[in-house]
Amino acid sequence: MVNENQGHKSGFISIIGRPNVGKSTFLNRVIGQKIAIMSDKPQTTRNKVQGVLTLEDAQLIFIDTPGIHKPKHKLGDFMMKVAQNTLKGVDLILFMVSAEEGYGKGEEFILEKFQSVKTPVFLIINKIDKVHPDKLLKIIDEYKDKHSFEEIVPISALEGNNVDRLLDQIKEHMPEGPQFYPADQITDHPERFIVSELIREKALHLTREEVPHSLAVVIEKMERDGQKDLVHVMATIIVERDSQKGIIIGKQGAMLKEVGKRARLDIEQLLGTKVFLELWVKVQKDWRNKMSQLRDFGFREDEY
Ligand SMILES: Nc1nc2c(ncn2[C@@H]2O[C@H](COP(=O)(O)OP(=O)(O)OP(=O)(O)O)[C@@H](O)[C@H]2O)c(=O)[nH]1
Repeated sequence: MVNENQGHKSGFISIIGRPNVGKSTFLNRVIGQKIAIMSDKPQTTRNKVQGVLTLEDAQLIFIDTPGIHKPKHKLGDFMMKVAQNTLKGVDLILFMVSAEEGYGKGEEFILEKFQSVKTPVFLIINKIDKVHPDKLLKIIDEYKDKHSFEEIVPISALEGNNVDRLLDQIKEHMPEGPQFYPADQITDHPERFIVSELIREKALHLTREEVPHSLAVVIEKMERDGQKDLVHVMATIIVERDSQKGIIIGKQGAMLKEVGKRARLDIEQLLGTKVFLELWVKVQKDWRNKMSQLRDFGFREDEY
């Protein structure tokens, strides 16, 4: 029998690192900003996929790993579990650190998690445009014995230095396999998920310090109105405290209006149609500690 995959490689890659080390910048550079939206698919396990890079002879599928950090509450525990399961199921882990910051507790904690999985790990030292080459050597020295890394690759995700070489190295480590996704598909986040993320992003961005990450967005409804040629989105922003509700709503609703306006513009661009966005705010005390509610909000353990 002829092996249809002969010569073609494909695999799943997880990018892990502390916040701000440049994971999104890297993904955007590799995949591009554009998000190809698929039809209204049910939200399944697939929302883990962050981006798909299709090359002539390979397909690299980047998987989202929920932030690894020390768990402080149930959501943290849950995320850790999900993250660790993700590590086991991928072909390669990219452990990204910033050349600007030294080895610290955060890195140590992540490295510990690698001990329990056999997946190969690349150490990616990002932001090399910010440091002198001498410092880079010191960083490599500091890390090289902490784990048996398959490769240590310095890059600048922002300026693109060495990114192509890294992609080649990733490709080399991929097993032979089929093209899982059509070539023009760069992400398979279902629409609803991206829409909720866009609203969450605007709300977090506009309220910054005042409303920490204790905020979830649930899409209650997303329907196309054929007659008016628009999509009606109804979403609820869930916060933990009354005070946070007040902040999100703002004086005479000004904040909520601004969140809605910004999110609507992005959603319109995403869907390529006019959008009527209806936003509600609800307080659900201590939601992060309530697993049953976590499930309602779309964090489904069995999907990972
Ligand atoms: N100078 C420089 N800055 C970079 C580089 N990569 C990322 N940055 C900057 O670092 C900041 C954080 O980058 P992100 O890509 O958002 O980092 P992240 O790891 O995705 O962060 P989280 O989403 O919080 O986990 C941004 O201001 C980027 O512009 C780089 O190679 N060089």
